[in-house]
Amino acid sequence: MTNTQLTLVQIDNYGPWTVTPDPRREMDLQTLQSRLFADLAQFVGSRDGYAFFTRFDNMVAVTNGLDRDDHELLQESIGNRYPVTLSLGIGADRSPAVALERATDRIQRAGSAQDGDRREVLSGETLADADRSDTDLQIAHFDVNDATGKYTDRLNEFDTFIHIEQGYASLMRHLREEHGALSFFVGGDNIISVTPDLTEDQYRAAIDHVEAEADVELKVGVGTASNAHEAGFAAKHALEDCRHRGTIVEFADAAVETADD
Ligand SMILES: Nc1nc2c(ncn2[C@@H]2O[C@H](COP(=O)(O)OP(=O)(O)OP(=O)(O)O)[C@@H](O)[C@H]2O)c(=O)[nH]1
Repeated sequence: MTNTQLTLVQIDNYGPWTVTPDPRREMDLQTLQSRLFADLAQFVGSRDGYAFFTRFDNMVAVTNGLDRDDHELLQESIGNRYPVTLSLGIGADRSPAVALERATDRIQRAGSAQDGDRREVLSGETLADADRSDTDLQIAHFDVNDATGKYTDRLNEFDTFIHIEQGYASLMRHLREEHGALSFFVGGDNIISVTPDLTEDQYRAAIDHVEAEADVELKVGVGTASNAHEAGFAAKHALEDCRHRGTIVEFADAAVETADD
């Protein structure tokens, strides 16, 4: 059974900080946010998790494999090196959306994102050691078919961006509403979804929905493993299978999941 552990990462009191004592230079804020995301991605990635930038002031990480000590170390390391601190809420569930609800609830109960007294909250339950090795999570890696030929080499960057973002918006809503899956744009024409155990037909229906609603054609590789890196890596191999076979949905088989890792 799949079981996803998610961590909501929220910068403490960031809104007020960005305008204290006066509004700060925008490119300095962008630099801070992207460096913070880079550090989060490296920290979580080195422990085989995945991190997504979402809105930068709030980020979401798949943290199967990270325990409470890992989370504490992340807070300490960021607190030592940045002018801001992080609060972390952790939740686990079969449904990624429910896991994130739980993680979010822990932080919201501790106070507002703009509460000057709420700092470095660490709350929630990580998967027990036994569950960690026994349970899997599913990652679906989506990609726009021939984005280079259809968009990048033909349209200006802004019009390309509109097409890609419309496809993303359509997919993220469909998977969230129909299945409680969470989808994140990760650059280029790629979207990574953290999903419950979905069937091939459910992925096909999602792809059909996006084509009908946003006129964007997708394909997807799906992987399942005990951590995000292995599941995502297997999903990338499955996406390569789509390319070679001309298919739009491929599941990684167990052999692929471990052979190349
Ligand atoms: N985050 C991420 N981005 C990728 C990955 N692979 C490709 N990209 C991005 O996607 C863009 C387009 O590359 P492709 O998806 O390979 O090209 P395409 O033209 O869509 O061709 P097909 O996918 O083969 O239909 C690249 O410029 C990258 O920005 C990946 O594994 N992860």
